[in-house]
Amino acid sequence: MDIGLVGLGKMGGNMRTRMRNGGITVVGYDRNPDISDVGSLSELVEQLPSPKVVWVMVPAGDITRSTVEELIELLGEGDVIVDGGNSRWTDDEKHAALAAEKGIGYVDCGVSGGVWGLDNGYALMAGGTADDIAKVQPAFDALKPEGESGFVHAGRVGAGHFSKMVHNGIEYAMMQAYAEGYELLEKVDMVDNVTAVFDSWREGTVVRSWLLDLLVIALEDDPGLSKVRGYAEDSGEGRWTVEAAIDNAVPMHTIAASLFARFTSRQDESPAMQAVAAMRQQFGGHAVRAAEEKGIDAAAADPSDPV
Ligand SMILES: O=C(CO)[C@H](O)[C@H](O)COP(=O)(O)O
Repeated sequence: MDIGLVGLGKMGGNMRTRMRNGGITVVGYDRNPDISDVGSLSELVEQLPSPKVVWVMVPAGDITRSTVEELIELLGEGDVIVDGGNSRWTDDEKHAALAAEKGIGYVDCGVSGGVWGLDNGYALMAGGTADDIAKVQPAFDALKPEGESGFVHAGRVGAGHFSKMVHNGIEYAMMQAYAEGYELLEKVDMVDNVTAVFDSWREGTVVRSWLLDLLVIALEDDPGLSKVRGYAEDSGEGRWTVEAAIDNAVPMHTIAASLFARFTSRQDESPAMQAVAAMRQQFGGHAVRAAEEKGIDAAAADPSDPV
């Protein structure tokens, strides 16, 4: 099989290598000429035999949207576009409809595996028609992990990214749970070696997972995590998961809380807690901490505050 791959960054670059190792002929395009096989998107399209399959692996949002729209201009009847980024599933529905006007197929594919995917393979969640999926299947087979699992044709267009979105919501909550356990173990002078406790959980326990393995690697590299600030970005999928939960009246306590924990991580000061402290002072005469006292341990708070 021949495939065009647009975007050769951390994910796309490794995916090109893994597909080539799996016998796929890959023509890669990236705006960075040092890593690109061709000079333009149109050159990439020209080099592919029909039906042409082009996999887009660029950041979700405007860059993906403009790349897909450009490809719709360049491709024709029977060709297939695959969006492998972390796009919102509602974008897939719009892109598939636009592509269909020219008889171009559209597949959305959630990809999980990060920088480890080159060696371990990528878990793939695809959405689209059976015919379009079949045209991409050799590439899916080359990318997926060895073994039975790791690939699903999840449903119609959008189902792949919807599945990946929920996967990432779960990822947020799992990370948050490990992180809160880590903080408590570190805070209480009880265990001698927190990293060793996490490491011991990697086999036999009900909480073993790859995220746990990665936390242990991070703790072994930097015990106490002194090199990392407690600041976490988000790329959108956690928000979309919570939005979808609200739209469908699905209770989503843990994922929502883990999303909000990331927002908290970006604040130097909490306006909400300033307001709580101020109201508490107003109704009960409770002492407030002066702004200069920021960072003083909560355990040092005066327990004789008025009730
Ligand atoms: O899809 C991923 C992992 O599965 C990406 O690493 C993604 O960036 C993680 O989401 P966020 O940036 O919101 O933490």
